[in-house]
Amino acid sequence: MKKIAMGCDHGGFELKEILRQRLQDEGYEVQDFGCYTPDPVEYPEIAFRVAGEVAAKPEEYEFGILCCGTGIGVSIAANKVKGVRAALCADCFSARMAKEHNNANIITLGGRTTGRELAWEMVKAFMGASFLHGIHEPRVEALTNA
Ligand SMILES: O=C(CO)[C@H](O)[C@H](O)[C@H](O)COP(=O)(O)O
Repeated sequence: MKKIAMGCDHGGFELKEILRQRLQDEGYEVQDFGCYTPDPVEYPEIAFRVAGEVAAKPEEYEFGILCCGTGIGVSIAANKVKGVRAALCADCFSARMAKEHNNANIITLGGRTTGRELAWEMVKAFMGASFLHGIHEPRVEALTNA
């Protein structure tokens, strides 16, 4: 598997650290774009960085994970980057659909809204799913070309 790009602000720091550790414990290679301490940082900066890397280097990154307090701020920021389909998820079904139907390349999560076990289950659901192509292909293409 290619690398997983991760990033967060202070609101998502603890969750990002937990997920990063678990992914690494399971043998995944993670590129951590910060933040690296719980000190306040500006989430657009980090979200743009991760989104830019994921969009520009699909041969290097399998997907990205962004965390902030709610997952909303990083999602809004990441989706401004062409080629990024960032999905804010709060349940495992949505996490699976984000990949199967939307071919999302970034999952965003809320460190202040989502328990760590649910977050981990969502990441696993996202990673375990594949884009279904077919009827979803032109829809995703339309998003990319917008
Ligand atoms: O962008 C957000 C809300 O949509 C994130 O949750 C941020 O983490 C949050 O706004 C940070 O808030 P803080 O008051 O600076 O801790």
